[in-house]
Amino acid sequence: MIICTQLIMIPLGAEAEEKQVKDLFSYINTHQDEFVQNLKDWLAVPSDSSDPELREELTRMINIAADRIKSLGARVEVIDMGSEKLHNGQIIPFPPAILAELGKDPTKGTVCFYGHVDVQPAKKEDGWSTDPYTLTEINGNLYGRGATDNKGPVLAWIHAVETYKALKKDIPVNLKFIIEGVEETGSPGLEDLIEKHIHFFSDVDYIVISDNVRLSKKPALTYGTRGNAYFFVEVEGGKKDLHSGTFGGILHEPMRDLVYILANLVDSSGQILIPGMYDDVAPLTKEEQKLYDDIEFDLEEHKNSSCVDTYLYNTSDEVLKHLWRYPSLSIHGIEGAFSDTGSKTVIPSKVTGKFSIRQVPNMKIPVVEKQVEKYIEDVFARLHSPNKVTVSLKIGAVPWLANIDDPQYTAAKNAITKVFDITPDMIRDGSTIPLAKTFQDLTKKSVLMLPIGGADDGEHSQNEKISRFNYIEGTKVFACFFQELSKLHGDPINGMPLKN
Ligand SMILES: C[C@H](N)C(=O)N[C@@H](Cc1c[nH]cn1)C(=O)O
Ligand SMILES: [Zn+2]
Ligand SMILES: [Zn+2]
Repeated sequence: MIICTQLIMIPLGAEAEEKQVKDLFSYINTHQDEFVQNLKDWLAVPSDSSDPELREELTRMINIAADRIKSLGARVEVIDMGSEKLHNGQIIPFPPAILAELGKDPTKGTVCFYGHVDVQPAKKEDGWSTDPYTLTEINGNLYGRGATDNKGPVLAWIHAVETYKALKKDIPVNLKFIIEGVEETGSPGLEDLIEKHIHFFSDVDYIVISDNVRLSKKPALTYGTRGNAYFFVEVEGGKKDLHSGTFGGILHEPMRDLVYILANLVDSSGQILIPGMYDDVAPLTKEEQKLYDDIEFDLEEHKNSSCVDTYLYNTSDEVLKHLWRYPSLSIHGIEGAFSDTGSKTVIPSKVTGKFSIRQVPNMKIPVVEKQVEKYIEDVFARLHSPNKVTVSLKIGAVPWLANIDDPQYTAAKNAITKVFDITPDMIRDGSTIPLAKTFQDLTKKSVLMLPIGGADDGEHSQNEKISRFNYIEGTKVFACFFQELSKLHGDPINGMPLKN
């Protein structure tokens, strides 16, 4: 006699499903202070991937996340990512990356969550009202660096899984995690990791990212992001800084050359001045135009949350297009320039300007790189300067657009409707998830972005936050999403499993 020990997943009936949702929501509500405390513990780790001095903290953060995922009962691999050479020649270790899996039931769908636990730089003196590494709750908002980008959403996903475990309920999907620590610096090394571990994705049905914010108060699903080409332009004069009284007026100052170059990259109307930069931008189709016409977007609310009175464009249509479907050039900073308080009278010997160009479909990074190099060479030639200029591409992240017909988009819509009783907006995002297109191309799986943060969360800015409401309701969305996904893998009529 053959005894079959494999459990067949039988989808819940409507009543049982309703009861399960009630139980899940009730657990999440009653444990919300614990979830906030967990976020507080994570935000206390200054895991800033841009600061070489904080590499140990970043690695510590990865290990904390790995332990947390282990505590779910997952099999966790912490993978060494080697080391990186900095602009100044210093070599420092990359933080490890996490690959984890929980559940291997062939009758269930498998969803892989990707997130990051590194953060952007933050200092109280940058203008934060509270210490950036101490979660501080004010008027229902949880302030701290990484609250929304991306520690809060990563923890919300973990808490959604924990909720099923704590209630001893069957988790309706198999889960995989890929968590990294260098997303904010362009995810270097991660594409190689995915290629090397491509078998990890062989049984994955869906890839989910929750690393962006909504466009307005309304919940949303994101189906596109811009890429980013990040450049350093270094101008080097002599070997040491000089007194501007004893040397000013007799030499070609590197800072003056650099400022001239930077000032010629983009004009005051936002038009990028580099020839050819708009040549490959995908033409606007009627279908795409309709998406802009249909979207609910309050321009005044958007301006209020950014604390900027006047944008370059006056209509919602133009603003959205310039965020989502056109490239933009931003100047970020100058390394080596005097930037402290006070009035030091120095001529810096070497300065490095940093700027980036957000990429849109169908731009190609190697083409952009050549256009930038040629243009800076031409602009610099106008100066007849003996200084040395070097241009280097530091990050080359491509844009991403999803197939929104994949059933996981419907599952996510249903989950949002269950929690908020509203149909989500379908949006794109002007920011970049360097790995989004890589996941899609290498694994050939569907990628979805399911943001839980609000439009006014202030990613990368002072006083970054996530509201307690979004953090907790977002946890519910994830818990419901697992349930909705499971419906794509079970035949509700006779209970037999379906695996696509
Ligand atoms: C959207 C995501 N939370 C994020 O902030 N991504 C960064 C990634 C990046 C791009 N260039 C360098 N880092 C971003 O869009 O700035
Ligand atoms: Zn992020
Ligand atoms: Zn970020």
